[in-house]
Amino acid sequence: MMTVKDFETAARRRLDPVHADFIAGGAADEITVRANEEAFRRLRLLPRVLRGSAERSLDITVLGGRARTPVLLSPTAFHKLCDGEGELATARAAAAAGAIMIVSMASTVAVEDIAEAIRGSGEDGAPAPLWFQLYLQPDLDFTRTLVRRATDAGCGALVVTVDSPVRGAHERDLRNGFLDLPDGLRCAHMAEPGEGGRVRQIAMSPEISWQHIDWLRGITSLPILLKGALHPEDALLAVRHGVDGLLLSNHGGRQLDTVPATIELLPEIHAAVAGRIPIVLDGGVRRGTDVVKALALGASAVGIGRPVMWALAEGGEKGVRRLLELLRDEVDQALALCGATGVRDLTPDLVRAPVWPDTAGYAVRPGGAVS
Ligand SMILES: Cc1cc2nc3c(=O)[nH]c(=O)nc-3n(C[C@H](O)[C@H](O)[C@H](O)COP(=O)(O)O)c2cc1C
Ligand SMILES: CC(C)CC(=O)C(=O)O
Repeated sequence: MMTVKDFETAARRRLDPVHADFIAGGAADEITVRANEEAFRRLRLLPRVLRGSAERSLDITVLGGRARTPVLLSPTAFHKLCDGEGELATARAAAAAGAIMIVSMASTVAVEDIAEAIRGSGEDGAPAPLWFQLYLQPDLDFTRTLVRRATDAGCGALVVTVDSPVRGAHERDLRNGFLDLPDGLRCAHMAEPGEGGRVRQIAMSPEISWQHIDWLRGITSLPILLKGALHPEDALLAVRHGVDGLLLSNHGGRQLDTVPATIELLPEIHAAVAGRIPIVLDGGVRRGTDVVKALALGASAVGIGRPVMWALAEGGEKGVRRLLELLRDEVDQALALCGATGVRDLTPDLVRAPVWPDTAGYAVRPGGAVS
C-alpha cells in the first residue's frame, strides 16, 4: 500500500459491494464528491528554496489538543462494516500515529470502550486526543447524556454536525437497498442499556437552530467545533455564539450536492473568522500535498474520512497504521520540498489558484482562492 488510492482499490475488492458504495458514495449526482478532490488537484504549490531543515516538525496543537500529525480522523459511521474490531482498531492506529480521532455518534463501538482501548498507549503515555461527534437530537435529555458520556470518557472536544437537517440523497444506498445495518451491528451510542435493548434512530432534525448551540454551550465546558457550516456569515455567527472552532466540511459531498469544494471555501472562511477560532478542513484530502495546501491556506489541521474506512477494510488496525504513516511521509516530503521546517512555515503565497473561469491558466499573484 503506497498511496491512498491503493487502499481504495484494495477495499473495493474486499468489501461487500453494497458497503463499498455506502462508503464511496455521496449525494445525488456526486458533483461535490468529485469537486473536493478535483479542487485540490487544480491548486499548484510554489515552493521556496534554500531555507529548509534536516528535521521537520509535523506537530500541531488545536483546541488544546496536541497531535503528532496535522491529519486527523474525521468522524465516520459504522467501522464494523470494514473490520470486526471496528472503531477499536481505528483508535489504536490513530493513537500509535499520535493522530486525533473524532468518534462518530454513529460508531459501532461505544466511546467508553474506544477510550479504554487506547488508554496509556501513546509514546509518552498519553495518546492524541479523542473528540466526539454529535448530531444534536431533539430529545435534549438524551443529547445531554451523550455529552456526559463523551466527557466522562475523556473526549477533548465536541464536534457538532450541522449540515444534516435532513439526510442527503444517497442514491447508491437507495438503489442497493442499504437502509439498515446488517444483523449483529448497531450504533453503540443509540442503544438503550442492557442486552437486546431498543436502538434509537439518529434523528436528523430541521428544527435544530443556533439556540441549540447556545444550549450546548451552556451545558458543557468542552470546546465545541461546528462541522458543516460553509457560508461565511455562518462562520461569523459561530464565533458570536461562542463556538471554539470550525470543521470546514461538506460531509464529503454526502449532504447537499453541488456545494463548493471545501478547499475553495477555505480562504473566504479564513478571512471571515480572522484567526479568532481555528479551522480544520476535510473533504477530498488524498495526498500529502493536499494537506500542505490546506494548511498553507489557513487550516490548523485536516481530516480524512473515506481513506480511513478503506484502510480499515484493507488491513484492519495495521491498514490504518500504514495509511497514517504514508500520509505522514508524504506531508513530510512536501514540507521539505517547499523549503519548510514544519507546518508553521506554510503560508498562502506557496499556493497558486487557477484564474476563474479560465482554469487553463494559473495566476501569478499570491495565495488567492478561486473567486
Ligand atoms: C462512510 C462515511 C460515514 C460518515 N459518517 C459521518 C458521521 O457519522 N458523522 C459526520 O459528521 N460525518 C460523517 N461522514 C463525513 C466525514 O466526517 C467527512 O466529513 C468526510 O468523509 C470527508 O471527506 P472524505 O471522505 O473525502 O475525506 C461520513 C463520511 C463517510 C464517507
Ligand atoms: C449514520 C449516518 C448519519 C452517518 C453519516 O453521517 C453519513 O453516512 O454520512
